[in-house]
Amino acid sequence: MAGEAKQGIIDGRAISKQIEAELTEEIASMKADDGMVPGLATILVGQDPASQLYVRLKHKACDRVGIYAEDQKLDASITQKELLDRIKNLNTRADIHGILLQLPLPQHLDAKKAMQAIDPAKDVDGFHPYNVGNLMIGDEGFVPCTPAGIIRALEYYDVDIEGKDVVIVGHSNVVGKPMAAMLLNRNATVAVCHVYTKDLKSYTAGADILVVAAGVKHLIKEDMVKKGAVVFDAGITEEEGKIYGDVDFENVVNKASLITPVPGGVGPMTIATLLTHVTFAAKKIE
Ligand SMILES: Nc1nc2c(c(=O)[nH]1)N[C@@H](CN(C=O)c1ccc(C(=O)N[C@@H](CCC(=O)O)C(=O)O)cc1)CN2
Repeated sequence: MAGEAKQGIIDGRAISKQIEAELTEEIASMKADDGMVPGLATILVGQDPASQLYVRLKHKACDRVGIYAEDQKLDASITQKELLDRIKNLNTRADIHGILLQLPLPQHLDAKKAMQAIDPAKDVDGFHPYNVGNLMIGDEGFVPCTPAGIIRALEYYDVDIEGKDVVIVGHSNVVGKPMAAMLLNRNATVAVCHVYTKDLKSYTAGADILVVAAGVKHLIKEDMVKKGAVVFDAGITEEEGKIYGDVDFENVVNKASLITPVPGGVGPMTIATLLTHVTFAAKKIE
């Protein structure tokens, strides 16, 4: 099935279904062989509705493949020390192989310090400086799930990366920066644009592969995309119960050779990658 693009639309749900089917088998045999059940603990601080939804989606996906998932919900008023203590406790638990701190955190909490408290061997989000450093030198262990999902989709559709002109819009630690490192590791020529970029279109219009993660509804219009480009949209904006990507899909779809929709593109791939990481973390200690 690899390499078969369905009308130029990258079906993130279909690819993640296939990944889930493979993981379900793998986890069943881990269980049968030595009773190993991969375990994920998610930490959600506060009541942000989008974060609540994403954590719910992650737990449902864990249930589908046989990963034990524990939901640690913390009050928005929690102190930094309480959060760090919670993480340190999870670091010591043998039944928990992956720890995920859902972002963003309330403003009074220091996300960087919290990430540093996670045992790098349980850092299934790939945000710990140890794992980020390894990514930068080309050793991809735990890497952030969204860019890893995008690489997986590129592989699935047999898109060559080497020598391609890639433009990334957005320079977050969650998507833009790790995406740039992963593409450089595969010998693409990479430009990273962001809110201070002077002439965005002059970059995007030359991209063979365009990855957009800016969080700005329909930022990328048809005239900003090269004919035949491969376009990944990692943006999500919710307005009146409807969700929109960063790419004006309806118009850009006619120009791109491959494109992800929102919803149903990058999001499901992010979650499937997380499941892969938790399973990998459990296998490493088997
Ligand atoms: N600890 C982390 N926090 C955050 C991450 C992350 O990778 N790790 N990424 C984003 C949000 N995110 C995962 O947490 C995420 C966002 C969206 C989806 C998804 O499947 N979206 C669906 C649509 C869902 C809807 O709104 O109805 C889709 O695109 O089809 C999954 C994960 C920030 N925080």
